[in-house]
Amino acid sequence: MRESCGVAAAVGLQASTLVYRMLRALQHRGQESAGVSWLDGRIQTRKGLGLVDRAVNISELSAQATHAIGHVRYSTTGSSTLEEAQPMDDGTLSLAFNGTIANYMDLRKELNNLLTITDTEVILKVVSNYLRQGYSVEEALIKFSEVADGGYSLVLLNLDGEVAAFRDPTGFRPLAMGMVGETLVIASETSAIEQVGGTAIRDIQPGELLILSREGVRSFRVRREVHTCSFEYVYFARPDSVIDGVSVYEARRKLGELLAAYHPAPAEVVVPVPDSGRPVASGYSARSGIPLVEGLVRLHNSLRSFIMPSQELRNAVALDKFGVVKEAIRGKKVVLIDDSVVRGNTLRTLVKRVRQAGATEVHVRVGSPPVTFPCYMGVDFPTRGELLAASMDLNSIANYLDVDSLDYLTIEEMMRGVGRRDLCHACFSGIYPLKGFYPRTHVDLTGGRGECQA
Ligand SMILES: O=P(O)(O)OC[C@H]1O[C@H](OP(=O)(O)OP(=O)(O)O)[C@H](O)[C@@H]1O
Ligand SMILES: NC(=O)CC[C@H](N)C(=O)O
Ligand code: SF4
Ligand SMILES: [Mg+2]
Repeated sequence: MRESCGVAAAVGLQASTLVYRMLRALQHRGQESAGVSWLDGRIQTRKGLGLVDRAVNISELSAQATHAIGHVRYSTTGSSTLEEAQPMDDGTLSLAFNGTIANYMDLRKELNNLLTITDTEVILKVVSNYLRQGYSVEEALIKFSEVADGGYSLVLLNLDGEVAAFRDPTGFRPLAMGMVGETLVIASETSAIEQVGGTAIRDIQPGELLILSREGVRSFRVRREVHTCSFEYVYFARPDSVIDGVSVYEARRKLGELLAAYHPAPAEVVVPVPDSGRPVASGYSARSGIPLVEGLVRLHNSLRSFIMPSQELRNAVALDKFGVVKEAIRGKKVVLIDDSVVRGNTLRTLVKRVRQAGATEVHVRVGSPPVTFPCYMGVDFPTRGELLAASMDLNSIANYLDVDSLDYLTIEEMMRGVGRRDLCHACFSGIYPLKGFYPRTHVDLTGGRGECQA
């Protein structure tokens, strides 16, 4: 699956280099393209394909600019081209956006001269149309929130030296604010702020819009109904991030503890599937008393398989991503712990290799419920057809993965593990906290990329 993008912004000294460094710390949220925009009388944008280091040449960034925003992308709409990379800038505004606008195809019908098929360009046009009609940035963004459905955490830079940061009223995606010295910063995750030597001050609240300028910060609120993405806790976010006061690491540990308590496995060793499965496995081991062994090694230069833009690439990454420590596994009954199973690419590959390494039994326990429904709020499982659990029951999946036993957490257990009840669980339950009704129509948000059919 593909993860949610990452956004960052800074107002103050070294704004563009701080944004660049925060993007590197958010690389796990998007690995297709990256970019930085800053203000130096006009809006300048540098972006490219690939990881941050490759996409943006740090020596081209302005050392003087005091206003900057940036983005790492994994596409949920459109495709993986340079034109669709972010930030998207029209000369007066630059936008970096994490999420998906579920009704963007409808909004698109009202707009002219679009150059891409992304939801991002639709946001940019809608907001700049409101600005042209004389609305202020805050009014334009609040009006946008009234017509938009879906999940969005976004940052926006304008020519007046204002940076807006907006977390949608449902709070699907995280967004935090902090300080690095005297510079105000915004990032998708608290860990990115801390990574660059800053202090994460607080989450931007669901439905909260901040306008940052040299004069300080203004905050506006729109009516909210919170359903933060449970998948951020399960897989997406870094374990050293804290979202809405809940530590991602502690949530994953607890998911593992509940998995051990309610879904035990007759194993002699617990083997984490790196990377995101690791805290879950450590919780599982602690609760079950079964020792944890690092039987799988994740290659240092590997990418995240879920966030690759095609099935071919996802498979290739899953195949090349791991080494197997035979000495830790040989002759043992193994329980593999992963945070999630989406298409089954990772586990199908790994079960085979763990058996080849001499495991006598291979059990699998998963720190989330079966993913059975598409997401329209910023994570790329756009159609049911590609989701393993959408068409197979537990036994069929166990056969497909060739495991001795398989089990998942329930939705109730997942919410207990995270310690929040105000979570979105639509991809597990089919209950969508959206204004409109998209699921049954299986709208194709890939804009015809066509790799996955409902
Ligand atoms: O069932 P699948 O379709 O294979 O998808 C699920 C896998 O993808 C994710 O890992 P990913 O490789 O993206 O990143 P990670 O290294 O952070 O775990 C997730 O942690 C699972 O391991
Ligand atoms: N993962 C994301 O947040 C994607 C942002 C936006 N929908 C895009 O496709 O570029
Ligand atoms: S459907 Fe799943 S991935 Fe999408 S926002 Fe809800 S919990 Fe997150
Ligand atoms: Mg993984």
